[in-house]
Amino acid sequence: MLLSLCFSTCSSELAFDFYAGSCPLVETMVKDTVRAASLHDPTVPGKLLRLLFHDCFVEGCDGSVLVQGNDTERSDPANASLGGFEVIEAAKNVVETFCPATVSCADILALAARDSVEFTGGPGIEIPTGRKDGKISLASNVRPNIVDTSFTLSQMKHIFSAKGLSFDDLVTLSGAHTIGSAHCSAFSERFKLDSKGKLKLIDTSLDRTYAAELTQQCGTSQAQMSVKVNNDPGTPFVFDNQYYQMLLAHKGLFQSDAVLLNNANSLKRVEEFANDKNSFFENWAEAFLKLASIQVKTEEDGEIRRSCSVING
Ligand code: HEM
Ligand SMILES: [Ca+2]
Ligand SMILES: [Ca+2]
Repeated sequence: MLLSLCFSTCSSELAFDFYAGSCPLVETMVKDTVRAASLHDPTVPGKLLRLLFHDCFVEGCDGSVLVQGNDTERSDPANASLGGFEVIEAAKNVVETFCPATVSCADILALAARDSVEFTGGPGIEIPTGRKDGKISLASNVRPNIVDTSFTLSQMKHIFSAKGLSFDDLVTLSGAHTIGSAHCSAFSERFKLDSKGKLKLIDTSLDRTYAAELTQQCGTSQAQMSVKVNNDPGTPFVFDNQYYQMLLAHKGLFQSDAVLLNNANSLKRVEEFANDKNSFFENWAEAFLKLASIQVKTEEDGEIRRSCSVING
């Protein structure tokens, strides 16, 4: 299914044929790189999709999350579990060979996240390009702009709305957790350690059998907190609507997933998406486009980075 949508949120700086003259094969080059990397390592698509989310929420979709160094966004502990950087760098290397100093890292990341969804079974979405790479990447910008699993629904709603995303978009984009994985530490607040060092369930909204599986997978000691479990216990490598079905069965991994059941409006959406994959995909295409267009940089405040991990000197 190919969906092409552009709503009022599409920046005037972006265009569907932005590189038509300067680098007509850029989308194929990115796609081929993401495909090869994902075939080699099936955890790549989840990593790339999350990377875009963390890029766009801090300083807009400008590749700021890709910059390496002291006190950059990437160095912040909240971004410690991000991955997929090497895939973006690999795509950039290919693109630089054929179209030097032409395509931004921000565009490469947006395209790579889009391709990741399609490769795992999600909708193919046409997205506009023309993003510029940012010249600012500060660790101190991460926490105020990124949601945490401990946030309430209204805290999440607040941050999303500051990015121009609606409450519906929050429910829809949370569907990204239909793929990928998480460290046990990411949902440890739903458990506590008993006197014997064993994990005990304290969040009773979690299905008991699922909770028991999680405690088994995560092990019993704090040292095991680096173990990873699948976000969607149903179809972890398929971009589908199972995440919503799991949510309704009280098998949403994060507390931030589970709270979507606590509000009548979000619950209605969750039920709709659980029953109707096409509806989820249509809403996803629209919400993804909005996510990938947040605060796009212009010529003056952006650049085309030569290496994605370094701001041009
Ligand atoms: C709504 C609030 C959200 C919260 C609190 C949240 C939180 C998290 C956390 C804690 C992880 C696990 C990280 C780890 O331990 O490795 C995770 C994974 C992931 N998140 Fe979210 N997330 C949210 C929304 C989103 C959105 C909007 C997207 C993308 C559109 C997204 C995409 C992903 C993906 C794909 C993974 C798997 C990453 C991997 O496999 O490496 N999340 N999220
Ligand atoms: Ca950014
Ligand atoms: Ca799935």
